[in-house]
Amino acid sequence: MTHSIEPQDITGLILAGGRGSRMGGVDKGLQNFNGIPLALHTLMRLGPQVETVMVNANRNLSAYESFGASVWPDASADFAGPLSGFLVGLERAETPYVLTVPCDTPRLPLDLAERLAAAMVRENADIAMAAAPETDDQGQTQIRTQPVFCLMKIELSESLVKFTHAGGRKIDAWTAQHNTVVVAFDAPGDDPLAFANVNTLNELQALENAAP
Ligand SMILES: Nc1nc2c(ncn2[C@@H]2O[C@H](COP(=O)(O)OP(=O)(O)OP(=O)(O)O)[C@@H](O)[C@H]2O)c(=O)[nH]1
Ligand SMILES: [Mg+2]
Repeated sequence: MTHSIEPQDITGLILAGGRGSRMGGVDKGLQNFNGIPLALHTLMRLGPQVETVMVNANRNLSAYESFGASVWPDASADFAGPLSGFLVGLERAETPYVLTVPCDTPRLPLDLAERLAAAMVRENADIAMAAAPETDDQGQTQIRTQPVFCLMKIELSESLVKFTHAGGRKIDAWTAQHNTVVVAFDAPGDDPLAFANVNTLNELQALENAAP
């Protein structure tokens, strides 16, 4: 049976639940990028690609609510990593698919959902994960997976509960248990900074000043 996954089948989930420790412990999603909070940038880019957007945050919930999204904190207060956010999304979503993105990648692709969804259908996969070229300190460029950019079926929530309850924290270790397709965003015309994320204030300023 051929089918497709349309925007209305997908809940976008912005992951903003981290500690922001490399930025001095600030709430990273609320830091301004070109005058607009990072998470709002993310919302503006992700929103048109999906039916609805939720935010996973653990601080300043009303600030995130003011962006017009529903906001959910982690179930436990121990900052167990991004998979805690995945779980919130899989449990709260009312669509068959959830697409996670982090709050700190303001140039994320405008065709992220479309390309992940197409690959998921084509490969009959349960999870579609992005990958993108990354240049290391030696100037070597390699395609690396971007595990926080993940489209998945909500039926996986039970599996994720089991994995995290057993102490699992690594996204790749969990996705490896399922039929996962990796989608490279390295076509001609793809923004080489689409997956550039900001962990420090220096990185934030550098990306603000990067060519569009
Ligand atoms: N829900 C939730 N999300 C998290 C947690 N830790 C990290 N994240 C999210 O996962 C994504 C990637 O994390 P990082 O880039 O390391 O962000 P961070 O953890 O806030 O920053 P550092 O403290 O500097 O590592 C970000 O979107 C974070 O908001 C957590 O404990 N719970
Ligand atoms: Mg972190």
